[in-house]
Amino acid sequence: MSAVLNHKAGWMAGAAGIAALGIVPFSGSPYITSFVFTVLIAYILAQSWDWIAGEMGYVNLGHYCFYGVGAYAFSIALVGNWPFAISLGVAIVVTAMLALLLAFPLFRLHGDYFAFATLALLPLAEVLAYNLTPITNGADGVVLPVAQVLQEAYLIALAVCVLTFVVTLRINKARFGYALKSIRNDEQAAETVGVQVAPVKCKVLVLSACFGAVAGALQAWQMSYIDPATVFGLNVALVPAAMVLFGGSGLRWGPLAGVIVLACMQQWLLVNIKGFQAALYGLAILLIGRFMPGGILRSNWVRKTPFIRALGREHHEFMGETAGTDATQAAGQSPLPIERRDAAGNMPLIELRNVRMQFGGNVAVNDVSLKIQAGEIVGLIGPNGSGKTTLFNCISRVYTPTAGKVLFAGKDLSGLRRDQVAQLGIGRTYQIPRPFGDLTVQENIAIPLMFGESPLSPRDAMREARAFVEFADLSHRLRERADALSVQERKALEFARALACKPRLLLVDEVASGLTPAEVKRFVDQIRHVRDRYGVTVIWVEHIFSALEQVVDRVIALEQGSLIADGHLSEVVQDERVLSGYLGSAAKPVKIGSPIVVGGA
Ligand SMILES: Nc1ncnc2c1ncn2[C@@H]1O[C@H](COP(=O)(O)OP(=O)(O)OP(=O)(O)O)[C@@H](O)[C@H]1O
Repeated sequence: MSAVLNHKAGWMAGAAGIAALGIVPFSGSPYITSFVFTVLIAYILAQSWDWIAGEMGYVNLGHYCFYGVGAYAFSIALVGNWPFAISLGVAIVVTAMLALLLAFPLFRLHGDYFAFATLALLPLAEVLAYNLTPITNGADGVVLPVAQVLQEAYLIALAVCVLTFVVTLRINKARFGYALKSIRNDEQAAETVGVQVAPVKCKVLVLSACFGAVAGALQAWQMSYIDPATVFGLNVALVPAAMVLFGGSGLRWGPLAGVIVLACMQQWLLVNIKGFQAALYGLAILLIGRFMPGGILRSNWVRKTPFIRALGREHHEFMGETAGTDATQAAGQSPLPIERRDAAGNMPLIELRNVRMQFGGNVAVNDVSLKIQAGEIVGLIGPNGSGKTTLFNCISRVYTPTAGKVLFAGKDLSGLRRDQVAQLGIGRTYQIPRPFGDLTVQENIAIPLMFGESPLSPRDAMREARAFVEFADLSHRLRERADALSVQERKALEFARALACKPRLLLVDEVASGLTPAEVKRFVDQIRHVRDRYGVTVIWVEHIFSALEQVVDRVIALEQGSLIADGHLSEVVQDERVLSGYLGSAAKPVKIGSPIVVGGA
């Protein structure tokens, strides 16, 4: 009830704020109007920048390039006597096309390399603007027909700001937003649960560029003049980033708070402190970075202050609120919504033909051939570094094998992407769990359901996720961030997330290591249950033979990348090559049945 009231009060406060801003241009003060106009433009820029940084985790230092291209395209069209709306449309289309073109080379890069490459866009665009004189008028810039458009530009900027905020809210709840968040947390894990990352990255860059272009066009319209240095200068490159980081990146209100506080501070310093205003402005940013590293909205005093504390709420806190009813409804052992798919004829579910994976001179997997029938549980053993995880990576297309073929239900996986392999029905866990740390347990499991073979809406995915959460015995942690879980809980979560891919083949990588015997037993029972009840085929990499012994139909042993044994566990552990691989040449036969851990972790 109180959440509903808060929600209503929030919308009413928002509507009142927009109405108040709407009357500013009629206040008779061009100074205030142009100041607020600058803030509105800065918000559009900062928030659209944060769709890439805060939501997807990529720092784009070239956002101003889209602002500048938008400003130029709009101005050139307007000078060519095209109407305002068409000129704005031209600016959006030209910038969107540029962003699409840039997405391909830029998104081949990650982390710092991506940031530096985007920073290079600005000097590049500046040089082009100076030298493509017949189009851009070079250093003289473009002079627009003189007109008093402050009021109109202001009202349009206000409308675009509202749209920007609405898009931000939509992104937060949409599948697209979940794709962005999964990429931010772990791009590879996102792909292996079915998220096709390339189009998502392109879309968000184009979306962000279009809003940047509108901001540039409106600013150019209002100023009646642009030149290369003002729209592409390196000195502006960090402005959106500074504003967002100042307020709180990834928070709904973070960019707006950063823009307002920094713009007001800058204006105050400009009026009151002559000479040192730039230095003091820089110092303030430095101090905020030092003492409030997540931005002012994440600071303790904001989180403790009534009325404004809601502004600093993180995404998972909003999700916690909406998950409330779901959590209380989850009771009893509901069956997992996985359709049982039994074997078709005698064809193996997974077949490897001479699969080889080489890293330079290091042959991690050496011409491995094997067949696994549907419904089998197969243990994969071998000493540390023998190539077990690499073999999993070859099957799930994390690596493209150097040679050989992987066939899944008769289909050659060569050329498929990781997300396509996940959608075909291959789920996996990682040796060191890789949950989406800043998303809730429920969201972690909902993501594969949103991007599976039959994609669900976020709402349905969240509902369906409850059965998997319950299966993992994490109902009491439903609304908590995954990075708050213990190692054992993370393993349980990742196992459930892999199951939420509704796999026909489940690749389980050392899920039992570091667990108590009771916890190991639980995993053993779960693996047996998903095979018996849902027909899921399992390959389990494990060093704990006593765990494997309870559930596997057979084991396959690797040594230095080569397959050296394939058979019943009791036979394989007596094999001399297996023993010497694990324990050295003087090894004695291993007695299974005791809780021994052979080999590594
Ligand atoms: N991306 C990579 N680049 C270079 N070498 C790699 C890469 N991935 C794996 N290797 C090498 O391949 C070999 C096999 O490693 P892998 O992780 O598959 O072994 P493992 O059997 O899973 O070991 P563990 O039991 O310790 O997990 C090792 O020598 C490892 O260093």
